[in-house]
Amino acid sequence: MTASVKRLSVKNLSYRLGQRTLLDNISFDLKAGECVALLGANGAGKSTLLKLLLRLIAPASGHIELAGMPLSTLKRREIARHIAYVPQHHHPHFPFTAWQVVMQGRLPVNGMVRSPSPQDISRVELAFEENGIAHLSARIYTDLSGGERQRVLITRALVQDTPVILLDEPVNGLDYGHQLHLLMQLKTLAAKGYTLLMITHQPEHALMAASRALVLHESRLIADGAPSEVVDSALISRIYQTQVQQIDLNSGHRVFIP
Ligand SMILES: Nc1ncnc2c1ncn2[C@@H]1O[C@H](COP(=O)(O)OP(=O)(O)OP(=O)(O)O)[C@@H](O)[C@H]1O
Repeated sequence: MTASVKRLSVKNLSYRLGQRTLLDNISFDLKAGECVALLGANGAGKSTLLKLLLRLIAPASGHIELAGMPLSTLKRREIARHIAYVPQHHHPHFPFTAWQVVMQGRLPVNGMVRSPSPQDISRVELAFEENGIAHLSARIYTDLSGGERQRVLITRALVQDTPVILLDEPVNGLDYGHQLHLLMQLKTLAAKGYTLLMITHQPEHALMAASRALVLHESRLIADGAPSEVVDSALISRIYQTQVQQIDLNSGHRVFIP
């Protein structure tokens, strides 16, 4: 996998709800090896954009290509072989264990087989170990804490073994240590050639983990570039309507102080 491989291509994408334009003429490409932070105030349209990329909803106009193919022509299973999704919330209707929830990530890989293959079982076992959640595997998913559930959903996305992973506020509910661990994990996955698109409300996380930042504001994509060039006090003031002081440390890190 090389960094020039285009995984997702979005051209002149617009989405409307009734009279309201939620996304207006958005264009960008996502390539192999990129970890992209998607920023924007509440209601800016970030989750809507992810839903369009997953074809859960259809655009008013514009075009999306996944691995060079028009998204609109792909079967759902083909999309699931290319894109995994970590939602903000997941509400199973049955008392599944964490193991069963993660195993659902293998469905697009093996189809509707009745029972998991030995390869599925070893893939899931490894993922539970690697993500430090082996102790949760037999627990009922809905009994878990918010942060524990989030770690299960991230593990489910990883066992899907897709080149693209979309994450809707993935650090939500995670404690400080697990937030940093996840951000470093995403960076490592990008270095291995995965394409990651993560919604975040924390500008520092874009600076820490992402190779690129996309910013939605008033229905439009107002910035697309290296986080160090895009995410600064002027952007924060513009999109969040709040003043912060920006401090650039000698180490190359940037912090914001209210
Ligand atoms: N099905 C729907 N019906 C009505 N309004 C909707 C629907 N889906 C989205 N919206 C509206 O569209 C706007 C964008 O929603 P979206 O969830 O994409 O925002 P977001 O940037 O992800 O916000 P947040 O940061 O709060 O999660 C919001 O004003 C939301 O209320």
